[in-house]
Amino acid sequence: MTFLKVEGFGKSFTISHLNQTIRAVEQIDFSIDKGEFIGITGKSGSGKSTILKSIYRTYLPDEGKILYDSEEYGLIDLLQAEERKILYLRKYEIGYVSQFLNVMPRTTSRELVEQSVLEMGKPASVAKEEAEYVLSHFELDRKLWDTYPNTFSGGEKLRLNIAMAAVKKPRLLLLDEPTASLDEQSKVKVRELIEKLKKNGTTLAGVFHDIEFMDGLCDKVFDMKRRQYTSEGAVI
Ligand SMILES: Nc1ncnc2c1ncn2[C@@H]1O[C@H](COP(=O)(O)OP(=O)(O)OP(=O)(O)O)[C@@H](O)[C@H]1O
Repeated sequence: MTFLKVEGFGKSFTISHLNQTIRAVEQIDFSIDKGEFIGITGKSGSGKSTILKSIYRTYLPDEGKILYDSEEYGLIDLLQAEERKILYLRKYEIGYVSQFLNVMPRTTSRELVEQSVLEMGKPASVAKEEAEYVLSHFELDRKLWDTYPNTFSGGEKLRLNIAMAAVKKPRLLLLDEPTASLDEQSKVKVRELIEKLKKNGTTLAGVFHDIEFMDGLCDKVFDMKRRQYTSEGAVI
């Protein structure tokens, strides 16, 4: 059964100071089955991030539907859903990770990960245990656990970002270039975690410039240029 279906999707951006409209993406159709991991490839500016941000509803597209089979709401069009439903889905069902860390100031990395668990209604003892597990898994240095992430390196921020999303074990995880500033060892950790999440039933959609990273990990690769799934997965 289809878990996520993108239908006739299109998005334009208005640049008000230039009085111009940019057609960022058009006529995109694809679907993802439950438990699949799909990669999205295409040249820079082809609209890969725009699609992920629209699924997460950071962007509101002007054409099409994004049908998602929610545990709580059943089949729901993410583009039409009420704000409160989107907030619920972000809390319990859909995660989004990019290379940028955007978090509450003066909050330690441990507290941030615990917060992700607490907002799902789990007790503090579970939050503590699960936070420590993911922070260790991503090898975030223990001395950074109780410090604020504003001074972290790019790779450290990213590992924290992934830990905050992964600890929720989301049903759908959107990965927007999450490995962009990571070294090889950290990429291996991300790969391990993706494999683990997948094994536990998480459905994933990701944008990666690193084709080697996608190799053998993605079930299908959607090519923005051809507007279809390809088996080769080459970046055009
Ligand atoms: N908030 C925005 N306001 C205006 N234009 C935008 C906005 N977000 C994206 N765009 C434009 O939409 C197009 C698609 O951008 P998007 O970031 O989705 O591409 P991408 O394929 O992810 O690119 P890259 O691989 O370089 O990250 C680009 O031309 C971009 O400039």
